[in-house]
Amino acid sequence: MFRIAPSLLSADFARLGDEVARVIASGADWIHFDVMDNHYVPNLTIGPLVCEAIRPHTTAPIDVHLMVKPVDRIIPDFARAGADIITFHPEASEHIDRSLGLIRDAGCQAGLVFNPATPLHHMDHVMDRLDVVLLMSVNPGFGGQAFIPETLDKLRAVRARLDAYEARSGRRILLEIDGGVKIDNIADIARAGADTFVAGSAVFGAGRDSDPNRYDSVIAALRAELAKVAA
Ligand SMILES: O=C(CO)[C@H](O)[C@H](O)COP(=O)(O)O
Repeated sequence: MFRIAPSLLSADFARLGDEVARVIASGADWIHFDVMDNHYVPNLTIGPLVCEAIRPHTTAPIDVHLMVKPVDRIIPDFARAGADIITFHPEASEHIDRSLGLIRDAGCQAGLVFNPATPLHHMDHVMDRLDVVLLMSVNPGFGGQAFIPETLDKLRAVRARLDAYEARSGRRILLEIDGGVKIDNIADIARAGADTFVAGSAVFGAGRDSDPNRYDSVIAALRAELAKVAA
């Protein structure tokens, strides 16, 4: 099963509640919520207050991607604000195991995020605490960047680790990809092992150009490409 998670980074911030409702009504599965602190990454976006404000506009999972340092003190705020999934970057946490535990203790699913050049060994001793691995296919900080092709090899490497873990434990960890996902590359990304696809500019940019109220056609096009892989 594939999931499509539009990134709010490319949505219209002046009407976020409507954007959330419309993109889910148009067939998306999750809302991807990018949190940037102008410290860990060179951009500044949205926090728990905005998460809380959009929560009543959808029952779909809100997938909070923390690009902040430090991470621990903001985790309970996002859990209270209605986040379902919270992921963070290992470089931004002093104690990865503790941060994962904080997320799970708050009742959310937990995940680690790997930048294009971040080594994968950070997941080695915490697999039992992971619900999702998020692999960045751009350097974090901005929407609309081009997919880094080398990420496909890294994706295959993560897929192999997660499959081996599932064979050992019977637990499935989701593999999410984020950055430069478009209609013309999503099938190749799925073939390399991703099951969950963050798409910001592809969904909100193209959707807004064709129809300000609906995102059906772009989400249908992404699903049609994924159907070729599933078949
Ligand atoms: O985390 C992110 C950037 O740090 C964004 O989620 C990501 O870049 C999605 O945007 P796009 O699909 O336009 O590349």
